[in-house]
Amino acid sequence: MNQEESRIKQLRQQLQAANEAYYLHDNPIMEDEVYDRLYRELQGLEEKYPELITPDSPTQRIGGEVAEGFASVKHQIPLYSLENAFNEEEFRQWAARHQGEAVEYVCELKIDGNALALTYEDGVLVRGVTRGDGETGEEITNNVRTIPSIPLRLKLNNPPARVEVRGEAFLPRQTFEKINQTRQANGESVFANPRNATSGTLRQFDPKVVAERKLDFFAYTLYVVEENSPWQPETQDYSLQVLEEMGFKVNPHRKVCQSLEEVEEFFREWEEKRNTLAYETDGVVVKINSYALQKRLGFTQKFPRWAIALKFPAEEAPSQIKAITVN
Ligand SMILES: NC(=O)c1c(N)nc(OC2CCCC2)nc1O[C@@H]1CCC[C@@H]1O
Repeated sequence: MNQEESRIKQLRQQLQAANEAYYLHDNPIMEDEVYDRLYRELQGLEEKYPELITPDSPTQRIGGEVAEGFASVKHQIPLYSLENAFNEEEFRQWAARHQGEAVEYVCELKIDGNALALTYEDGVLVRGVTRGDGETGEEITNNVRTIPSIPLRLKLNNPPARVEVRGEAFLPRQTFEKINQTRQANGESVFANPRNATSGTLRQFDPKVVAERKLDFFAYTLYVVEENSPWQPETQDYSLQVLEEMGFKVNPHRKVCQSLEEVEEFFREWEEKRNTLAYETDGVVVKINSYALQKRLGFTQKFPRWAIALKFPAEEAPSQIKAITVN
């Protein structure tokens, strides 16, 4: 490998480490101007040696041309939606369907964003698709590549041949407010909430616009397609750990619960604390931890039997006009 090639490799590693520290761990390790200088040096070397450009180079995030439209893609594995429980009784009824007590659960915050399906082949991101109707979504790979917390390459030395990752794309509240301020200043319509802003951004035809919005992403489902891979997870909790090892951002506020009481305690804790988070949540997702038991329980027409969303009570929408009682 000649001197330029090793310099290119070194720059990619430095820039990737800086991206991860900043976007995944919110803990910058490099001044912006240093990052920009290294980034420009890498761009210069890649212009000089285009044959050395790889799809996972940090310079390849803001890709191609403006799209004309998005192709429809059928999901290999559907993106299921969740049955909802609006109170403790409905939760207990759900739990009773699988002998509620003798089961280990994983509680995750339910991020109020847009679900995405990502496909990695030999560790490299090859496709990003919106949830759509759960069976078929829109192929938005160029837009997905601009999301800094989505790795272009898995951080594994010997990645499985094929990995499917699902998670929630979202906009932190502050980012959402800034986007609306800009739109208002430009005389454009404002987005109603972060979820709508996320959906509108993901379906932008111009990746440069998506890149400016700085979407974020929490991964929550890992499918390792080949059966006997050493990475094959057997529980949801282990999947979340592997997703972190692979270089994804995984929500830290999760808990393995040994009882329904522990689940309810987690729910009450986050019903209280949710407004301290930098992003919107609309509940807690409770999943049976064991994949063997998930497999045995299977799915109804619409939902997995092994998961449920405990919804937070809808907050008083500030815009709601209070009912005026005239006595
Ligand atoms: N929004 C979320 O944070 C979330 C989550 N933490 N975990 C899951 O698990 C999937 C897997 C089985 C059924 C749903 N789904 C989530 O969101 C779903 C995606 C589509 C509809 C819901 O928003």
